[in-house]
Amino acid sequence: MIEVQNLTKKFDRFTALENLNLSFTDGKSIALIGPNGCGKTTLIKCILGLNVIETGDILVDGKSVKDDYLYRREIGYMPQIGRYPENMTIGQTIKMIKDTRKISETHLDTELLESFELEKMFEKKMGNLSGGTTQKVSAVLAFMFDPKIIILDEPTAGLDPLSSEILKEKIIKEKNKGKLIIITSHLLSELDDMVSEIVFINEGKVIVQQSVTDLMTERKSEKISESIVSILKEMKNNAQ
Ligand SMILES: Nc1ncnc2c1ncn2[C@@H]1O[C@H](COP(=O)(O)OP(=O)(O)OP(=O)(O)O)[C@@H](O)[C@H]1O
Repeated sequence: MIEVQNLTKKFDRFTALENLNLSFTDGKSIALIGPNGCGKTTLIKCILGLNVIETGDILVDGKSVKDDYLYRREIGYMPQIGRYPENMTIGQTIKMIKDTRKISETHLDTELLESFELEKMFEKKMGNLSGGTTQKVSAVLAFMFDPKIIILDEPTAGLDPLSSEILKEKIIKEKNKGKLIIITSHLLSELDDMVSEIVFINEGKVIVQQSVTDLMTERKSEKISESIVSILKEMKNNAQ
């Protein structure tokens, strides 16, 4: 479980997140939605301890992210753009991360590795990979250590349709096992099958946190994209 409490994140005088209060429970799949620059990645980085928190707090399974870094072992993270040592091969990169995590082979989740058929490409250097293949390596690593929480930043951006489908099915499978999944995406149409809750952020503020079922009922729509358009129209009308 993740609880975001009165979180404000500033970069110098710019306020990227303003007084966020959110609660993400296990077994839920949450979509973080909002325009470019609204603060989605900033929030994810605060959860991961990659951004320093000065105001407010984030609790992961009851423990503040400010206390120590051990909680990160429970989180699998797929970044928007994965950065890896360019001269290492895919095989060496995966082995290096496996070695640092010290988890026995029998406890590793290699399902995505097999579905993406990455083993065939183990000798390729990370620096020479296509964007989509780098994304596949990031996805494999996010799920490999069977974490309780999985955070995916634009997971299907750059993936071909078949690979996107493989990843979506994996996300649904892990959610159904009771894991907490957080996804950011601009591709609203692909979220319908995957997410149970949405958090809509605009200019660093939470505009809506709602279950997909409630959202659909309230907005009288059958798709997340239609509901979001309705929220945006409402925001525009209120601003006029
Ligand atoms: N390290 C930083 N220093 C200064 N400003 C930053 C930093 N990181 C993020 N920002 C700013 O904070 C705001 C939120 O950025 P963030 O990357 O969280 O947006 P986002 O919602 O993930 O956008 P996108 O949909 O484009 O990925 C932006 O205005 C960005 O320029």
